[in-house]
Amino acid sequence: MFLLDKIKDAKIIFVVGGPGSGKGTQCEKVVAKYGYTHLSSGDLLRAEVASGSERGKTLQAIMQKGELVPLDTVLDMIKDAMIAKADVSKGFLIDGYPREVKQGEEFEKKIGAPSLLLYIDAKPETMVKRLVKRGETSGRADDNEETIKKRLDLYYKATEPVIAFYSGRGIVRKIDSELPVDEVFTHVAKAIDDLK
Ligand SMILES: Nc1ncnc2c1ncn2[C@@H]1O[C@H](COP(=O)(O)OP(=O)(O)O)[C@@H](O)[C@H]1O
Ligand SMILES: Nc1ncnc2c1ncn2[C@H]1C[C@H](O)[C@@H](COP(=O)(O)OP(=O)(O)O)O1
Ligand SMILES: [Mg+2]
Repeated sequence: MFLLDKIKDAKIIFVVGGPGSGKGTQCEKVVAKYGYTHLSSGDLLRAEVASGSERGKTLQAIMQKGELVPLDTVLDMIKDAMIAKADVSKGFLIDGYPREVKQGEEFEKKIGAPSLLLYIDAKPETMVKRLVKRGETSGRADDNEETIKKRLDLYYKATEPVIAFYSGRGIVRKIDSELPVDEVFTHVAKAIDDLK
């Protein structure tokens, strides 16, 4: 069996939401409860930056400005990471991807279709507040007020259309991420349970 055929048996969940909306926080809890594989595009890119490679240096410059890295780079990283887990994973949480409709289309051509899109929704004021706070300890080059504003703008411009695109398919579950973490998770878990 080809590796990509194995991935076809696993559930694919896109986790989409603005910067600081709580995607990573909820994904961690899904991993703990369901044992799904969590792949954050941002984490994969930051790992490449941390490796000190030439490619990492180019990526770092883009991310520091709050811009999107080239589609092929991030899709290849996600695909490789999925293949590495294909044997053991019954489900994949794809966190931070797609960031634009084109990314979703390419993912489906190369990997497969999502069964669910978790739309982690918080108000812009809430996201800014959380990111400024996260910036006190995250060490992330993009958790500063100037870059946060650019990331938010780009989210509304490029990423929100992704939600409309998948709404047409009936796979979007909107999650109110203004609530306390555990309450948000109750709704996330319900969306996943409804998949079965
Ligand atoms: N429901 C919530 N209520 C309060 N704070 C939250 C909530 N969800 C996440 N946070 C905090 O907000 C910040 C951003 O969350 P994170 O999961 O890193 O977001 P994302 O991955 O979407 O950028 C973190 O510091 C996290 O602890
Ligand atoms: N799917 C994707 N396409 C292009 N660039 C991406 C990407 N996912 C992440 N990046 C780059 C640009 C983002 O500003 C940066 C950080 O991403 P992230 O960790 O998902 O941040 P956040 O969820 O806090 O916005 O990495
Ligand atoms: Mg994150």
